[in-house]
Amino acid sequence: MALLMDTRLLLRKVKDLRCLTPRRNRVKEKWAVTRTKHPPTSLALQHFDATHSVQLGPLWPSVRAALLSEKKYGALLNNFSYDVVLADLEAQGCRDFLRDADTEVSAAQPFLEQESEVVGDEESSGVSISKKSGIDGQQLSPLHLSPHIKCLVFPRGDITRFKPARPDMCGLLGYYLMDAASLLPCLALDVQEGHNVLDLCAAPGGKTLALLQTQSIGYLCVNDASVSRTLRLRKVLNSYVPKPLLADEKLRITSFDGTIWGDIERNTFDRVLIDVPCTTDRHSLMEDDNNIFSKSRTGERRKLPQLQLELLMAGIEATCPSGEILYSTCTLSQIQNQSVVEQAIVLARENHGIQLQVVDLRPLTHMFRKTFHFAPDLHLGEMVIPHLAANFGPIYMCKLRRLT
Ligand SMILES: C[S@@+](CC[C@H](N)C(=O)[O-])C[C@H]1O[C@@H](n2cnc3c(N)ncnc32)[C@H](O)[C@@H]1O
Repeated sequence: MALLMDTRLLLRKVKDLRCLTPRRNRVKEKWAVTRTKHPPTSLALQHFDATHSVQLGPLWPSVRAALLSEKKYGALLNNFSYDVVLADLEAQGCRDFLRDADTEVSAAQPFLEQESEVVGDEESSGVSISKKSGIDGQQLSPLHLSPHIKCLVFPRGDITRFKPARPDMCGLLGYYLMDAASLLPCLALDVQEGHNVLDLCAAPGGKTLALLQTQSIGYLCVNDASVSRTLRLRKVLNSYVPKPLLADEKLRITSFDGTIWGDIERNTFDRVLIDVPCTTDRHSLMEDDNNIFSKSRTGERRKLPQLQLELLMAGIEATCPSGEILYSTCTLSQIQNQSVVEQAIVLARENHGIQLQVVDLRPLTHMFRKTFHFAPDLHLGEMVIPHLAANFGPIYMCKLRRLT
């Protein structure tokens, strides 16, 4: 009985309290209404339905279904860890998709015989950009994959989740979970022994870690404009890489605005990775927090293609002649992908006298066609599109070589 009285008293107190704070509650209710009406995730879906459906045509409904479903991860093995996790993961049914790659040269051969393609408006810009390097009389060299990079995935259609990695006796984690398609830009960058490499937009560090796994980099510059995200990147590196490999003579971590990199260091790097900020399509459809489609970030979203172009231009300037640049995003948007690269090629020539050649990535897509779904007939670059049986991506990538 006493308990009943106590409960009644408590309820009355709560009621009184509500009366004392009507304004706050009204605000909360109003908020709740706005939130359910236009959450950023539904604004993103509306936007993608309008734009991606035009770009992808009949492919869009299946890509859309995959984007709205749980994404698939890959486990990037950490060569620096003492724990031997490969056998354990294989016993769970995973396989290293790099070792499973189709390396038959004969199947890739037809790509060498393609006709030249022109990208961009020749009339207005006087620019002729051939998409495929083989077309310019250049032989397509076979891809050399670093034997040190291993990334395990569950088979097609298997949506088993990985367990979180555990620290070894030195505190280093055995694997890093990432979208397996994110590894492709790192493989396409084709880092060779002793190369000087710049990762211009690096946080939280998945691709940096993959680049370090190759164990061939001479010197690595890692940059991200966001100080808080750079801190996350440092944490990732400390959790996976032994301290001596993070020493100043091997690695530099900075938090500069990448758009000004061309003013800081020109004609310097053998390889530059420019993994730009974008509409992060999958995240934008799944998470209302920190969503680029929220009303307060409309201006930032509209400026993305300009920022991407400036970052790519800075990366091109930072690359040495004959060096290579890899531009990547995790959006399906043509405006943030092919259009940015097209404009950069024109600007590099007209404003800086830099001639660029687009490198053919079809040997790479051919190699990994059993693991990923690639967009067909892209006029510039290659793109992994999400698929319910292989729910990786989206990842767009385009590789450029500096001729001058
Ligand atoms: C797609 S994320 C990079 C992901 C990273 N490469 C990885 O694999 O983990 C894009 C990054 O660009 C950074 N960024 C945004 N504007 C930048 C700028 N002006 N200069 C350099 N980095 C920038 C963001 O902070 C964000 O971390």
